[in-house]
Amino acid sequence: MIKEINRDEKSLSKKSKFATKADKQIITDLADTLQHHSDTTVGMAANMISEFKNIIIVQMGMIAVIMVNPVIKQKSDPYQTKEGCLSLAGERPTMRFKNITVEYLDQHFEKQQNTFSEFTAQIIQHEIDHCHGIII
Ligand SMILES: CSCC[C@H](NC=O)C(=O)O
Repeated sequence: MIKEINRDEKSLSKKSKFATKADKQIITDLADTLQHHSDTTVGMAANMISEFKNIIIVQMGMIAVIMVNPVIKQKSDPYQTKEGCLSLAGERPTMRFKNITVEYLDQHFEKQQNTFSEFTAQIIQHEIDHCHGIII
């Protein structure tokens, strides 16, 4: 189901909690909501639809990849950039890493570990920050 976007910075600053298989509906709702905003948005975290669980979705070309309980295991090559967010107005400066290795559960709750770079890595870092209550 398409959900309303949470634009309240105070609630977006709350840390999300460990997700379980009981949270599968959040995955569906996050995917539906990202698709609805696909003209402006390349990734979302569950707290952007007011679900405070560690679930993110990241657009990678035609595919939207779900990551449950994502953790960055390795990172390299920091750089300074600017980002916007569907939940916020305008752009803000931030520091990102060009290459990251992420451990997560996929949409079937299978454990995965993958390395990402460039823009995909940037989106993942932005969304994992949301899980930690960090908004750009
Ligand atoms: C480059 S990172 C930007 C990601 C952002 N999604 C919001 O959480 C968006 O505007 O799509």
